[in-house]
Formats: sequence, C-alpha cells, structure tokens
Amino acid sequence: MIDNHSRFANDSAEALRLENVRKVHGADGSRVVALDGVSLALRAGSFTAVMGPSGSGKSTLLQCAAGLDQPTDGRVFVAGAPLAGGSETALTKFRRERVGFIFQQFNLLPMLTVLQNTTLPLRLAGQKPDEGKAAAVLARLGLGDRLGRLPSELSGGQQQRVAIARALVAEPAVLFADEPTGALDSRSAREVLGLLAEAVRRDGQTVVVVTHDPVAASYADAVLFLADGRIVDRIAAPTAEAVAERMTHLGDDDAEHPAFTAAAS
Ligand SMILES: Nc1ncnc2c1ncn2[C@@H]1O[C@H](COP(=O)(O)OP(=O)(O)OP(=O)(O)O)[C@@H](O)[C@H]1O
Repeated sequence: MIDNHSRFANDSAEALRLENVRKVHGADGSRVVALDGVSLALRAGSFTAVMGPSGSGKSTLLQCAAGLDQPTDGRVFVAGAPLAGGSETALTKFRRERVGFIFQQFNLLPMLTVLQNTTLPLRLAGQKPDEGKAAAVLARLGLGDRLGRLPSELSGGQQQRVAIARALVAEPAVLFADEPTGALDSRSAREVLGLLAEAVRRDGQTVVVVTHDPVAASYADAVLFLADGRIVDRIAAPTAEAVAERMTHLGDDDAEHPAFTAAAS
C-alpha cells in the first residue's frame, strides 16, 4: 500500500542508531540519569519492543530517538541522518520528515474527521495531501467506511488505527509507539499490534514500541530490556512467556552487567 522505505532505502539499511546516548533530567539535587549510555542499531524493516521496569528510561529513550527531546550526550541517527541539534524549528522539521509517533491516548483532533486527521501532518508540513493515498491507508486499516466520522464516533481501537494511518501516510523512516495498546481492550490491542506487524512485514516499515505487556512485545522481532537507563538484554523472536520470565528477573543482577550494545539483527 505504501512505498514506505523507498524514500530512505538508498541512504542506509539502518533505520535507527543511538551512540552512547545519555539523558540527565534536572540539575544538582534533583538530578536524574534517565539514560546512562545507550547504544543500539536497528535495521530498516525491523519491529523492536522496548521493555523495562517503571522509571527505567523507556519513554526517555523513545523521546530522544524520535527527536521529541534532545540527549544530554551521545548521538542519534535516523536513516543515516544525525538528529538536528539546536533550534526547535530544526527538530520539528527533522521529526516531520523522518519519524512517526503513536501515543497511548491516540492524540487525534476531535473537530477533524478521520480523513482530515490522517492528512493533517502533511498539511502542517506544507505538502498538498494526497487524499486518495490517505483513504487507501485507512481502508487497509479497516476504516474505509469511516472517513467522514469524528474521533468521538469511533471505538478506542478504531481511533488508534486512525493514529497509525496518520503516522504511516507520512512515510516515516521509523514509527515510534509509546504504550500504543495501553488504553485498549485485549482484542483491540491485538488488532492494533497485528496491523503494526503487517506494516513491518508487508511494507518494510521500521517500528519501535515501548510496552509493559509481554504479549504486545511478542509481536516484535526482538525485545530490548532497559534497567536503570541501560540496555541490559535482548531477546530475538520473543514469546510472551520468555519476555515475562525475563521481566521477572530484570534488575536481579543487571547492575553488574557492562553496557549492552543492541546491534541490528
Ligand atoms: N522531565 C523530567 N524531569 C525529571 N525527571 C524525569 C523527567 N522525565 C523522566 N524523568 C525521570 O527519568 C527516569 C526515567 O523516566 P521514563 O519516563 O523514561 O521511564 P519509563 O521507563 O518510561 O517509566 P514508565 O514505565 O513508568 O513510563 C525516571 O526516574 C523519571 O522520574
């Protein structure tokens, strides 16, 4: 449906790279090291889940990787391009051109229809939105008969599918999702995860999901585990059982581990 990776395919087969990323919040007495030297490389077309205890730095990792926040130290590359430092304008441009984001609470605009919400990022970027393409993406996500509806007329799962469509039409090099199923019932959650997995398999979309749910993580090709701001482990081809088991023992002896570099598989 979407020619997702063609735009960046010549740049690099690597969709995301973090080099020794540190993020320190606050100053002096209230100083919190949220990320403590995270390095990773994800290939284009991969589906990665990020897990870890509350406060381990998952959201901070996503925010820094997606250009929603800037690391204190270290470097971030999306599809080979370094995250623009400096002005908020440069960061906004970087995000619009290279990343998509899905949030737990959908973040749709209530006064806009499904189709208008989906094309909004393109309009904000000054592009003439291709409504036919947006409608095709929405149809693929099972919303072909809902284009003129308002978000309030949709279920939570349907609203999250609109948010996925909105992210996909911009053809991001990486689609980041922070707890995308956290507000959904288990059936809607499975549908949303299945659609993300299909975007990976069918279109070569790169997806990174933060989740607390081992079942959600099992849709990914690999799970990265964070503890105290460091990647301490990685499981490939995860099952929900293996992820749950690893989460149970996370932190037992991870402080002893050297920083783990998660390479593209
Ligand atoms: N803006 C901020 N100012 C100060 N400290 C912050 C800020 N954002 C996050 N932190 C701290 O950084 C650490 C990592 O937070 P983060 O939200 O990334 O963790 P998380 O793994 O996503 O947690 P959760 O699963 O509870 O959402 C925590 O100790 C948190 O309190």
